[in-house]
Amino acid sequence: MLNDVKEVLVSEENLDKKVTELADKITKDFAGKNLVVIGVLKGANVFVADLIRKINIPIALDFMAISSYGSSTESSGVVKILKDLDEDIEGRHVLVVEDIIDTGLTLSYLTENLKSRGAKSIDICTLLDKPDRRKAHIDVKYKGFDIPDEFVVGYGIDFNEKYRNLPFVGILKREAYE
Ligand SMILES: O=P(O)(O)OC[C@H]1O[C@H](OP(=O)(O)OP(=O)(O)O)[C@H](O)[C@@H]1O
Ligand code: HPA
Ligand SMILES: [Mg+2]
Repeated sequence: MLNDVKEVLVSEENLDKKVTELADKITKDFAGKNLVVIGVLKGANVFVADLIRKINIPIALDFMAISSYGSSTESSGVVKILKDLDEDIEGRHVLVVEDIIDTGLTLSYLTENLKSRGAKSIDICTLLDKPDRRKAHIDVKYKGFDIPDEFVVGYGIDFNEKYRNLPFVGILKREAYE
C-alpha cells in the first residue's frame, strides 16, 4: 500500500496540529449555539472523528453518505445520496465536514439540498481544497490545506475504496490508478 504513494503531502503530525486549530475556531464560533456536525461519508469519516473529539462544546453528530466518484479519479458529476440524515436540522446551525473539495460538485449539491430543510446557518469545514479543479463556487469557512492538482489518498480518502486507512495524506503514483 505504501509503495503506491509518490509523496507524503500532509504528515500525521501536521494533520493533528491543523485539526486542533480548526476545532478551536469551531469551539469559539459556535459556543452557545445548537450545532449539528454533519460528516460526509465515507471520505470525511476519519477527519470528523478526530475533529469532534477536539471540539469543546456540546454538538450533535450526524452523517450523510454521498458518492460521485465511484471507481474513477474523475467526478461523474452525478451526486447520489446513499444515506440521508437522521436529525431534523430545521432552525439549527449546521457544519458540514468534508475531507476534500475538488470540483465542488458534491458540496454544491449537498448545500442546496440542506438549505431547503430550513437550517439556521450552513457552514463548511474541509480538510483539503484543490482550488485548481473547481467547477462550482463553494464558500469555505474552515479550511485545513490548499493542495495541488494531484490525486490524493489516505486519512479517509480513497481510490476505488483503497488507502482510506493510511494515517497521512499522500499523492498516489500514476501507476496505481492508470
Ligand atoms: O468536489 P468534488 O469533485 O465533488 O469531490 C469531493 C468529493 O469526492 C469524494 O467523495 P466520493 O464521491 O469519492 O465518495 P467517498 O467519500 O465515499 O469516497 C470526497 O470524499 C468528496 O466528498
Ligand atoms: O484527490 C482525490 N482523491 C480521492 N478522492 C477524491 N475525490 C475528489 N478528489 C479526490
Ligand atoms: Mg472517494
